[in-house]
Amino acid sequence: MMVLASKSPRRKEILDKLPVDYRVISSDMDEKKITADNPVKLSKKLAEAKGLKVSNNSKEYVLAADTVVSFNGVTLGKPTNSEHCRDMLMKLSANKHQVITGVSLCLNGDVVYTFHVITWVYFRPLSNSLINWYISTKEPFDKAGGYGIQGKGGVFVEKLEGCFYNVMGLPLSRTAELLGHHGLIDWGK
Ligand SMILES: Cc1cn([C@H]2C[C@H](O)[C@@H](COP(=O)(O)OP(=O)(O)OP(=O)(O)O)O2)c(=O)[nH]c1=O
Repeated sequence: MMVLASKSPRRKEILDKLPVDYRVISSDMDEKKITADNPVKLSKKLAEAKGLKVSNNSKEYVLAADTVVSFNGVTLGKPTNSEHCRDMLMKLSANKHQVITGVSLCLNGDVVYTFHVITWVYFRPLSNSLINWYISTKEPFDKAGGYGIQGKGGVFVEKLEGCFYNVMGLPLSRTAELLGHHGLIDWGK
């Protein structure tokens, strides 16, 4: 059996699309302790740290991921309050940004493989009333960049280039490829 090291309900929902036998153990890591000089490195370092933390106490393969939003090379994490969220959404308004998810597979306290996937997301111009309404739904607060493309935040998105599931927290096809390579997926005959 494999372990998904994540408290994110979205990652579980995405992994449930694959024929993989797994259970969930949250890594509960303090993400602020980890830094990197660019968003791609940060997403991979965080994914590895989450995976290793759980893998140190497990004999099974451990899958972990981290999603960051990068706007003009600056990392946007989860908004801490309404003002922070408003600032983020105003930056993203009428602009394009990258959503980067780092994914790491660990075994016996070592990293087996880590990769990242980038999706470009293009936002429509957002009015103040739209942003206020969105903040009032409370949807943004546990999400990188302050929005959820799979939820009401989908209203912001004009188009995207790349994997939709990557924006939601786990790039489905690349993850399937990785797990298949390590014999963790059973597609049947
Ligand atoms: C941009 C965007 C992010 N997100 C979410 C995915 C991630 O769950 C979250 C980014 O935070 P993460 O730190 O990647 O993950 P997490 O804290 O939710 O879960 P864990 O560390 O236990 O695995 O933002 C969306 O759900 N939709 C979106 O459109």
